[in-house]
Amino acid sequence: MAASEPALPAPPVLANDWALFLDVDGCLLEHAPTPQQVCVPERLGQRLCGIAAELNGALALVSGRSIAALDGLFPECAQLCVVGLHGLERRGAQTDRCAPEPPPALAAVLRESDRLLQTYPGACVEMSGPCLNLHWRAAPQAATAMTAFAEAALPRLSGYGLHRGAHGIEVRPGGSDKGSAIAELLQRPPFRGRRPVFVGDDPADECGFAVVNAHDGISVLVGRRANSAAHHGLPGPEQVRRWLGAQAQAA
Ligand SMILES: O=P(O)(O)OC[C@H]1O[C@H](O[C@H]2O[C@H](CO)[C@@H](O)[C@H](O)[C@H]2O)[C@H](O)[C@@H](O)[C@@H]1O
Repeated sequence: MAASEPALPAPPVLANDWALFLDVDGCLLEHAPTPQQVCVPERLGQRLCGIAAELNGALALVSGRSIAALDGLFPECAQLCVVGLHGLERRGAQTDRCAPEPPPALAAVLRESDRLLQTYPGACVEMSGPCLNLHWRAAPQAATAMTAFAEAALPRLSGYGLHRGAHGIEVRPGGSDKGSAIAELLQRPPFRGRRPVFVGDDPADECGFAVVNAHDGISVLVGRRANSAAHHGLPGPEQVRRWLGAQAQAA
């Protein structure tokens, strides 16, 4: 987070004509050292279901995680529309989409990544369908080796791209992102004809901001970043949950 960036204005209060798209990690939930260690506040899932009902179903989680992982975090939300793996998979809005099968070479890359885990305790490798995420949030000293490993693996994975983050690198198939996933949902009931609102925190969310801005929607950056396309901002997940009415106001 670039704390020196000026704070963006807070988003307006929730309205019933919105189509609400919510990122998960770093937006609804505080980041944790590893993907498995995130905490889901009590009643958050329930509140998301309540908002979805108020919006006639027009609420979707839009995440880099798999739908299976999201269902594990939000078991109450099995009826909600969910976009997983940056748009490679989707449940809801009348048609489901399944992620492509992982190519055989990915299994070999996963096996080879084991040596990184031996060398860098705390580093973590997450395989989600056809996507491989190398995380070093809990082992910053692994950043260079994990980046080099992903770069070396890429030529073996046809149609794949690298997505670099501050605490990890992801190797995943091309062809979809959060922006295209949101644009597609906006063509379908129950989202069609509503004002799109997208809340997200990381650089992979910028394409979602661009799509909602192009539809006269509301883009909300969580945290601060230079050159974000978002027009509104909230400081962190706690404030996002408060804005959603999923957390009591601080005294
Ligand atoms: O699109 P999102 O919902 O923001 O998901 C993006 C990635 O989130 C998870 O990784 C991130 O959060 C972890 C828990 O806080 C953190 O340990 C890691 O450093 C972050 O990159 C998830 O594990 C990934 O699969 C998602 O792509």
